[in-house]
Amino acid sequence: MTRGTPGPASPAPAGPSAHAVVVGGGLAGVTAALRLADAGTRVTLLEGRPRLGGLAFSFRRGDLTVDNGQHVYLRCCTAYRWFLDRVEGAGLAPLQSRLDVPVLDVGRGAGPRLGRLRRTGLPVPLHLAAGLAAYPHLSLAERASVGRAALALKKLDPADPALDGVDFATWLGRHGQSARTVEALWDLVGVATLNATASHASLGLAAMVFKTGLLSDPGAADIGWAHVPLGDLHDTLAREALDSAGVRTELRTKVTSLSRAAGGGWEVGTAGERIEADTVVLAVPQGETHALLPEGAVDDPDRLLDIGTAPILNVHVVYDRKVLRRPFFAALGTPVQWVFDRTESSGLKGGGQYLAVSQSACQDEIDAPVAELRARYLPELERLLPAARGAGVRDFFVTRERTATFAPTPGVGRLRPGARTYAPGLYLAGAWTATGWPATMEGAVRSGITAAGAALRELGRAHEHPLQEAL
Ligand SMILES: Cc1cc2nc3c(=O)[nH]c(=O)nc-3n(C[C@H](O)[C@H](O)[C@H](O)COP(=O)(O)OP(=O)(O)OC[C@H]3O[C@@H](n4cnc5c(N)ncnc54)[C@H](O)[C@@H]3O)c2cc1C
Repeated sequence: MTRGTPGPASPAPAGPSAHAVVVGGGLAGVTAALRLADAGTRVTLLEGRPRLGGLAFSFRRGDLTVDNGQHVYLRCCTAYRWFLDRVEGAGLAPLQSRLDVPVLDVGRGAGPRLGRLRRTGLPVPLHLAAGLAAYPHLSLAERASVGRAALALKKLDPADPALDGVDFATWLGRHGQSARTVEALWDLVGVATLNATASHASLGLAAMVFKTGLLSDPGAADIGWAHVPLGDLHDTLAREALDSAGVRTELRTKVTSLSRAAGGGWEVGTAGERIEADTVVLAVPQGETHALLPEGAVDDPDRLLDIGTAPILNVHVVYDRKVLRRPFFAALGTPVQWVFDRTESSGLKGGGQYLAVSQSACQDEIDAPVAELRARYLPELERLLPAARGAGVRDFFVTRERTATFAPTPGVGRLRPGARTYAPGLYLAGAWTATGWPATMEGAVRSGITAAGAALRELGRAHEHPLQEAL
């Protein structure tokens, strides 16, 4: 039975010494902890793993520092950019000055053909017109049809619940998009941002991505990425920011229970201690949230288990020489999706080059043996990069994230809960909650800001929303 949207549940229980416990040290949890602490709350952050950063982290492999998967963000990701500023990491993850995506097509005979998705400084939607007109991977008629579909997309309201039930491919088909335009443009961008092809993506989420990224502001889709290991930002710098904000951070501390305390408030159970809290933010994935939620906290908690997940695979290749001049490119006519140069950020020494091949929505190959992936991807990289043909491969390895994101399937919108619960003082955060965004760093940070904001309101603490558009 639905009881409507949970609202502020009870009067603020706590005075100046209000204690908040945040469970989960991914981007959502770190954000919630920082926001709560910045507003004067005493905060404890509990993370089950030995590091912060959740799904966006780094690890050591010999002399290399490796990211579990290539991450990028866009200029329109105002919450993630706030996070980078807050942890003093913005300079380490710069944005392109102008959107410029090299797209190599090897599917049409004679050698790789380079196209670019670029913008100009003109106002929306003219900023993309010149780039689209010069995009060689679509015919003139296809380019014109893309322009018409983009204008139709601009009129959609991504928050309209009716859009959530429709798949993006059906909408694209209705708006004259051929299989080729879907492959060479809509899916090229959509698979990387939604982690699903158009036929498996909710129109609401697709409209959110394309409208915000391509049609809100000329610079909205300029791409940014970490020029250092992700762990430097999401673990090391995040930890420094938490420490200086006075947050008590406990790693290797898995929360096993959550219950009402006898005198009101909450009791958070770990293997070693029971922690009393006035406010709890659960910033863990949907399955873990379901396991910890007290009865009656949300409508039909089993719905959380209906939110599916989608995998991302990264294939890492260390060549004995430089084979790619650009920082990254996207590919067509090959199983390869996006390729990034990770040489400098990984600390690779000795003159070689380290490329990460990022494969989203990779349900078909997430469990493939390394030898099979090697036999598939090395020849494909040689097709795309002539310089790779004579190069030696010093290292080849694979990182697999089976539950990288929630699956953005049609209908997922009605399954995603908001930050508030019916239980006083208990809030939910995580990229999978109802942020309006697909599972991204932006969605995770937004959810943390929203959950902390709701908690602070209930605690009666003044705070300012950090995002410009909310002011
Ligand atoms: C390979 C890959 C590539 C990606 N690429 C991009 C990209 O290019 N751009 C982008 O914006 N996004 C990308 N994403 C998505 C992005 O990383 C996530 O959406 C975001 O990091 C999720 O953050 P979160 O805090 O919501 O959840 P999580 O990162 O899942 O954090 C939850 C945390 O809770 C902890 N936890 C769980 N249970 C407990 C418990 N009981 N007690 C204590 N702690 C617990 C977990 O250990 C974890 O640290 C990618 C993800 C992957 C995996």
